[in-house]
Amino acid sequence: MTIRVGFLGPKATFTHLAVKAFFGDDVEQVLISTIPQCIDAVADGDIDYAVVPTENALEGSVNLTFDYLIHERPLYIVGEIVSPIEQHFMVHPSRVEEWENITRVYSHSHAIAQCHKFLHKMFKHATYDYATSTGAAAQYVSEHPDELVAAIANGLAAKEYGLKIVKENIHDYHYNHTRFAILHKTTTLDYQSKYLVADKEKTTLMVTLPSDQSGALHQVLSAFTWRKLNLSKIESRPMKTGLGNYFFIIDIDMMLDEVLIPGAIAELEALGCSVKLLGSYEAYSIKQGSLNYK
Ligand SMILES: O=C(O)C(=O)Cc1ccccc1
Repeated sequence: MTIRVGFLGPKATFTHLAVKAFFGDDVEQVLISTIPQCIDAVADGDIDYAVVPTENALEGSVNLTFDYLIHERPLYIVGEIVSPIEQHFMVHPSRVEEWENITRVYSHSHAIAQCHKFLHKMFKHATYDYATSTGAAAQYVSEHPDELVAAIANGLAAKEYGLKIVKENIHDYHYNHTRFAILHKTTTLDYQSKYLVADKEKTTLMVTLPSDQSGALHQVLSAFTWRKLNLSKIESRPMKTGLGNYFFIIDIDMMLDEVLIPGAIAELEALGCSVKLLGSYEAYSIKQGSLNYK
């Protein structure tokens, strides 16, 4: 039976590129227009896996993804894809001559944030509007030749929607990457990529501290430290139960084992924390320049 993989569409989003790089044409691609709808579709059994952006190297976590996953529909992270991101500035072909007079810039919030320096220098007075994805922004620009609007998106989007790239590589920093999570109802990914090789193993936990206990975070960290469990990320997110209540997302640099991570979890629970396993999985990276835009 064909595996159904849903992701943030329309065609030619960065998520679509990540899905193509990892799954090739081995799966049925299901284009979904928002991140919460991707998560719902897995939880409801309409698709087998969803691929969603989770973290941007410059801006930090994609809050919408984590918040929806944690507060609304619990799923597991069963894999991670890290992709280099190149942002281009594109307009309708009929607007090429006057691209410097654009009054409105449209894209995903992270794409706009990744190009801040360029936008500040060139389009300080433009209006910035957030689209659900870079692909959706490119599609909008192609359908509105009457407007002085530009999209920020990738090279495939320019091709797919017939736009002209008037400025290439407008992202601020050369090392611009985004992390995508593969989400599933159970803890394991039932698919072996023929296209990418895993280069890391990770376990992600969600830890809620006992309220108002001094030194609690220090104790949490020490449960990992003395076991020599290397953490690659720790991030606090609001509980949404009132100001000042937080939980932590913690990434450990190894797969769930039988001793060390269960030991750390038991120690955290003994301290009064609640701990939830968000996933234990392999991470794959897409090499710079290897994304083919065909
Ligand atoms: O909008 C897209 O193309 C996405 O897939 C989300 C995103 C946006 C900006 C950088 C990386 C991923």
